[in-house]
Amino acid sequence: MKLPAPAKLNLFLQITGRRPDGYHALQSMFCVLDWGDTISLECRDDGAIVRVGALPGVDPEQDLAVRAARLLQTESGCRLGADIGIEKRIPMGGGMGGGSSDAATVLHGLNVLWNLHWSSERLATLGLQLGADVPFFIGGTHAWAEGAGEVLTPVELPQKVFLLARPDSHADTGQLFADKGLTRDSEPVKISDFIEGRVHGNAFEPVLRRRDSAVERMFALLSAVGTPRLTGTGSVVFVEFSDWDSAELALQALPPGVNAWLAASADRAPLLAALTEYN
Ligand SMILES: C[C@@](CO)(OP(=O)(O)O)[C@H](O)COP(=O)(O)OP(=O)(O)OC[C@H]1O[C@@H](n2ccc(N)nc2=O)[C@H](O)[C@@H]1O
Ligand SMILES: Nc1ncnc2c1ncn2[C@@H]1O[C@H](COP(=O)(O)OP(=O)(O)O)[C@@H](O)[C@H]1O
Repeated sequence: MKLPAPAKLNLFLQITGRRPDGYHALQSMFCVLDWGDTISLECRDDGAIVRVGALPGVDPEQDLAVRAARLLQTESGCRLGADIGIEKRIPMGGGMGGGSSDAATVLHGLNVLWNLHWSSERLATLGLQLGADVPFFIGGTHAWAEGAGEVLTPVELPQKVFLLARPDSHADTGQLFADKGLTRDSEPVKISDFIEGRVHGNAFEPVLRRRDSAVERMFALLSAVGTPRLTGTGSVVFVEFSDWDSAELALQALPPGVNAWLAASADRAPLLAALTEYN
């Protein structure tokens, strides 16, 4: 079985408070991209969960894809195992949700391969144990997120093309949430405030630009072609375009050596569409 694990962008992100468990309450517009990792899954009769192939920097025991498979196996009592392959494209620690998306794709895929018939809601509840973004990737569509990111309202968004650029840095999500300069008391807004263009921005942007000179330099560089924004807790920076041609022109205008590429928003949920082939 070969399935997409799409990347995401946060088109808007603000923090409205802190919950008793220390997690932050946020509001964010999550956009699914038509681009990301590819996961291959093969059923094993011996019950072992094996990551096939190397993923530099991620020990198999720490890999969210492997942990997702183990969690589902334990919670479902399934005796089958799986070989898991990951074709990695999503930059790690970029705020594009790669690890969470890999985990969500494994949960959906093994649900089919192991004949478990779990609902998406049940997979999302399980996935939340692995990371705040996993329920969004289980849902598979663009969504407005609240709570710690797991209270989701699916939304339709106009098709866009994004120029994405990766500064030479790795943002630590936990450290950024702990930064004293982070604005944590924004007034809650409605989905319509975002859709109608009344709110924009990302609470982590000023924090990361101050902490990380490579991110600050990338903002300066991309300002020449549009309005750069940060996704998640960074460090990937993106500029939005309404069509592929203008995005391509902007990409060509960047100086050589910048780690930049293009990706479009998904017009339908890539993972859910691929799963229909196997159901
Ligand atoms: C803020 C977002 C927006 O997409 O950033 P990115 O990770 O994508 O950059 C995510 O929701 C992040 O989700 P994820 O990266 O899965 O975070 P987790 O592993 O669940 O949490 C890492 C750490 O961040 C802090 N954390 C995370 C989410 C949240 N709503 N409040 C928090 O305070 C906690 O200290 C937690 O221990
Ligand atoms: N399958 C995986 N893919 C990517 N990162 C993973 C994976 N499993 C565990 N990780 C760990 O999660 C960290 C965050 O990676 P990722 O999810 O790509 O970024 P972000 O949370 O910034 O969107 C990585 O630095 C890595 O140590």
